[in-house]
Amino acid sequence: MEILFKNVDYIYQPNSPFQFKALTDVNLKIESGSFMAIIGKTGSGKSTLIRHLNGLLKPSSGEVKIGNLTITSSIKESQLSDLRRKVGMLFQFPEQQLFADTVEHDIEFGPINFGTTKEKAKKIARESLKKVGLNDEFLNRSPLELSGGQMRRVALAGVLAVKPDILVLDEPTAGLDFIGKKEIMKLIKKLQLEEHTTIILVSNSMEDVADYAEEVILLSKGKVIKQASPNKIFSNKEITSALGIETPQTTVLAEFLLERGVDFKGSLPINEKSFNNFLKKIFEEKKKTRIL
Ligand SMILES: Nc1ncnc2c1ncn2[C@@H]1O[C@H](COP(=O)(O)OP(=O)(O)OP(=O)(O)O)[C@@H](O)[C@H]1O
Repeated sequence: MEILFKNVDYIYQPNSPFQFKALTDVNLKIESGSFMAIIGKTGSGKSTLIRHLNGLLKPSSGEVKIGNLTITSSIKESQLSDLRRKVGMLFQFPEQQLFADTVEHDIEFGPINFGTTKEKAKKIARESLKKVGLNDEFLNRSPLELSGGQMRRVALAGVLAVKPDILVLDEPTAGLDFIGKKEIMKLIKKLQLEEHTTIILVSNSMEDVADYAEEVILLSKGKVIKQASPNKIFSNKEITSALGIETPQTTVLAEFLLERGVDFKGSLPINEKSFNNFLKKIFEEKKKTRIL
């Protein structure tokens, strides 16, 4: 399902002393099956924007189109139930929302809520758990006795159980260790590649954005500053430094080496893969000069 924002404004607490315009004239397009990252400093409007994707917030003006559904300020709640099944949301620290006595009951909650039979929900729970890399032994465990990374996976399984077309993730790796982060990100990428789920990732980890996203939306003060590939965004120093956006650590390290006289003529590496190529090239260059 394609996502379109057309001239979207969002105002919190309108006509009150606390009125605040959090989104201003947002226009964007997210292709079906793509992996989009949304970045921007704290308070730039990322959460406000993603809450429009399942109708939790409705535009104050303008419209949001998701597939065939057009969301405007006047849409009725009853028109949003189908959308809520199609758009899965994983908020920050989702493990805090695990509430059932067992992992199985937690994952089954969504499908049953959307009208699936208990028997079918049981089957879906197993499948979803498998998708997040956990085996059946976890089904009868209490979510409370799992590790942080396992809880995060169970929360993700709960979202996947309703088979969303679009998966929206708000800081899915926050608070996890290095390995845990990598595992969750790989899982999300796999969902995009194998199930063609559209992935929308809000992240403060520029490494995750550079390694996994195909396109980036850069927000500042409620406005879309740029929508482009991670390469274009992170190599645009004017934009990143003006907006206080960190560059991925691989880019910082490459810049450090270049400033110290390393000979390299290609574009700056922004992720793990391009950094490995960068290292390979500078070592090859070094070897050549030694032979001469
Ligand atoms: N309920 C509210 N009432 C008034 N203003 C709000 C409300 N919720 C958010 N805001 C304001 O809207 C702006 C955008 O907030 P939002 O949470 O979308 O930003 P964000 O980019 O997600 O920030 P963070 O990275 O800190 O999560 C902020 O200035 C915030 O203070």
